[in-house]
Amino acid sequence: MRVSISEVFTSIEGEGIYLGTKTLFIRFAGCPLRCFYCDTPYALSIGNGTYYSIDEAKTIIARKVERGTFKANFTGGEPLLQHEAVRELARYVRDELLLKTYLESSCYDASRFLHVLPYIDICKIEFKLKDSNAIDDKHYTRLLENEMLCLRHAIASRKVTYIKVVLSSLSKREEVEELARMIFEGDASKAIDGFVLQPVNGVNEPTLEHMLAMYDAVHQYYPNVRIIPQMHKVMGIP
Ligand SMILES: Nc1nc2[nH]cc(C(=O)O)c2c(=O)[nH]1
Ligand code: SF4
Ligand SMILES: [Mg+2]
Repeated sequence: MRVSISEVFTSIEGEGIYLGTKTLFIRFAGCPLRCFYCDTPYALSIGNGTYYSIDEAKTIIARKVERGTFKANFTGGEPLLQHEAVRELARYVRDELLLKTYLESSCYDASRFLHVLPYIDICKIEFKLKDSNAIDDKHYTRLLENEMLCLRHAIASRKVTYIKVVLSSLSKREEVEELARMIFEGDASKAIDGFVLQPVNGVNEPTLEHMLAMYDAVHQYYPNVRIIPQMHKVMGIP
């Protein structure tokens, strides 16, 4: 088996509920989606990464781990595109390097997600809004179904599980409200460790008023909602 990796680097976690933690980023190349705000265009094509054997990838990762690292972030691109390799490398990072594993995924395929889940400690489940342009309208419902299934699987496996939704000036309040309603029906709110609304950076940035309306749309179902930008962009670091 070979794996295409875009980059491996240590930085400060710039997103989500573990913001500020020293993190080893393992960026897998390739993504089936096309969000208009994508900030890793160099990782969209699987052919743009460097191909390694699994043993070579393990060696590179082991060499890059620095003292005091809190977790390894398996990101991309879309890591589930190479789910077999991610499973093997996550197992290695967790069981042999003794680091927490964190999956950063658009959750486009719930069966691939289930395949890697046993070796993942922390799941960031991203829900793509329609204005992301991630996928054509015809396939949007299927994407949403997979995201929702991944969320259920992560909760059922008692992982640390949180939600991210990227907001732009084009995002619709009704859509976010309906999403929150679907996520929190039943008793899910106790099992979910966070809901982060992340404003886009650079293009179609939402106004304060717009962000607050989105906050309110989630808050009625989940009072611990947070609006958090990508802090690594603010800090000017990778
Ligand atoms: N500092 C930093 N934090 C991040 N959190 C998620 C990232 C990603 O690209 O998935 C990322 C990233 O690329 N850099
Ligand atoms: S899912 Fe992530 S990597 Fe893929 S296009 Fe969207 S932002 Fe870029
Ligand atoms: Mg990213």
